[in-house]
Amino acid sequence: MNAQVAPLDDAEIADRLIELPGWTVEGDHLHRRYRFDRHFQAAAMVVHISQIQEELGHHAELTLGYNHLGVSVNTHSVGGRVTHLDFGLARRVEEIAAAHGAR
Ligand SMILES: C[C@H](O)[C@H](O)[C@H]1CNC2=NC(N)=NC(=O)C2=N1
Repeated sequence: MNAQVAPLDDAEIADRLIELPGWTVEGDHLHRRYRFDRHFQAAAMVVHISQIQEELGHHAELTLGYNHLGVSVNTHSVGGRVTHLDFGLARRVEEIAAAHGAR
């Protein structure tokens, strides 16, 4: 386990979720499902998220549908638990979402 990354406890997760409307913790993943008017908007957002993920060195599972995109992330290096790294990625995804027409 990476000594600098610890799983968040339930209270820490609840605190951080307040600042991320639409995001939930489902099982051991931080998750949000975005909807779009058009498929290509969702596909373009996947590319943009990939760029952010490479920058952060942290990667979500992205599920591309016709007009929706699922973003689901936890931290593999601590055994698949939710850490501050997951919330960091979620905040970056939120920052670009509106410009992609995600809602
Ligand atoms: C070396 C590289 O940074 C690591 O393997 C990163 C890559 N992306 C990652 N993504 C996620 N979600 N969890 C990790 O522990 C992780 N580790």
